[in-house]
Amino acid sequence: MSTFSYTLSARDGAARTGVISTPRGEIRTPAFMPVGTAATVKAMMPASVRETGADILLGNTYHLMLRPGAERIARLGGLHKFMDWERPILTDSGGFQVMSLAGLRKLTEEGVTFKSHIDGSKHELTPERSMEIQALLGSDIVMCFDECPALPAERSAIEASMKLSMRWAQRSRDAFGDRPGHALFGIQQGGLDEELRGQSAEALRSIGFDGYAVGGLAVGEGQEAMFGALDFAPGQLPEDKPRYLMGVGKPDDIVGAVKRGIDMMDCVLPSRSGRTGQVFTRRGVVNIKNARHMDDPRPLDEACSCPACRNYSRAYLHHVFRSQEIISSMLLTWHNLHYYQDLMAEMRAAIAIGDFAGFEARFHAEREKGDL
Ligand SMILES: Nc1ccc2nc(N)nc(O)c2c1
Ligand SMILES: [Zn+2]
Repeated sequence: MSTFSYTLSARDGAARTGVISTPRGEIRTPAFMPVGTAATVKAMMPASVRETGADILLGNTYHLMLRPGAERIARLGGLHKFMDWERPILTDSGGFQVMSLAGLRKLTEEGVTFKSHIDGSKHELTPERSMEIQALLGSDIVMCFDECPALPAERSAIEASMKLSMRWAQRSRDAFGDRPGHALFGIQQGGLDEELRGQSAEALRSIGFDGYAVGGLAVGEGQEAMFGALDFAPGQLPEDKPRYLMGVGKPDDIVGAVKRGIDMMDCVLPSRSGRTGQVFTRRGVVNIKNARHMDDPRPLDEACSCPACRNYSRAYLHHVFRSQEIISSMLLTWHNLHYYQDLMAEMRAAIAIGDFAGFEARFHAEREKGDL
């Protein structure tokens, strides 16, 4: 049984590139993880997700515990078999989704009780139950059960929340046990405060994890504040382990995060936007529902090799979006995920040859050209 390990292969300033080895395959970093919340990356077959270049995808404890249920998925052979994705899966631990989705929540030292947003049934999540659910799913990278405070908040509230999350991180570590080939990632909290985030990083380091996430960001603080926190937060975390920024982001957020030392990211944006007609290209966002595309014979992005750009015109994509045809979500999601993976591949290659600055200049220059 091979183990879980991270090899850092090159640096360029704070940016890094490397490989995470897992029993289910390798993850090239910097990596973007498509979100497969309900055991599917919406509108995509798993083989298509792989074709976009994804090495790993994300699942959600919160959604899967409510429907179809973690024990049911375990009885059916685990999440990989259930959704026909045999490569690595990272699962979020549920606390964040409870706070953003569930009703009637009650937070105590023990954990969180809440009512399902699906059918109103009552549930409880604790660090121990979250670890049990993620083990039942068969997750390769398990996230600690944490509490993510809504911003803005008083420093005292952020401090109290961070300290609760650190006690939950210890309980998560204790409950995770020893599972060779499976990883447990700690989650740094502390809002935008450098001292609190430093305390959180030290608490996590003393517990010891296989990787470290920067949590508590992408919660409405805006890009400038997020980059401000990323100017110090990744560097507070152990150098020899992967650093994962949760819930990010737009293409320029991702470039800025990699520049500041982030190795992994996940976001619903490319897949969700694929369903709402927002298309990411090298020159910025194209709203395909705009009438100006109605007669446009050009592909979305001349430089893209995805099926939407190889085989279809903007006019066709405009038509099927307007007609609410299912193929619209398929093609636009595929393109967006393909574009995100191309971006990651370009950054990995640029860091490997010490040209991240050149990549970054080209990335921003392209977006200035307009003519979307
Ligand atoms: N922006 C986000 C997104 C997901 C998160 N998940 C967890 N467990 N914790 C956080 O702080 C998150 C923040
Ligand atoms: Zn494309």
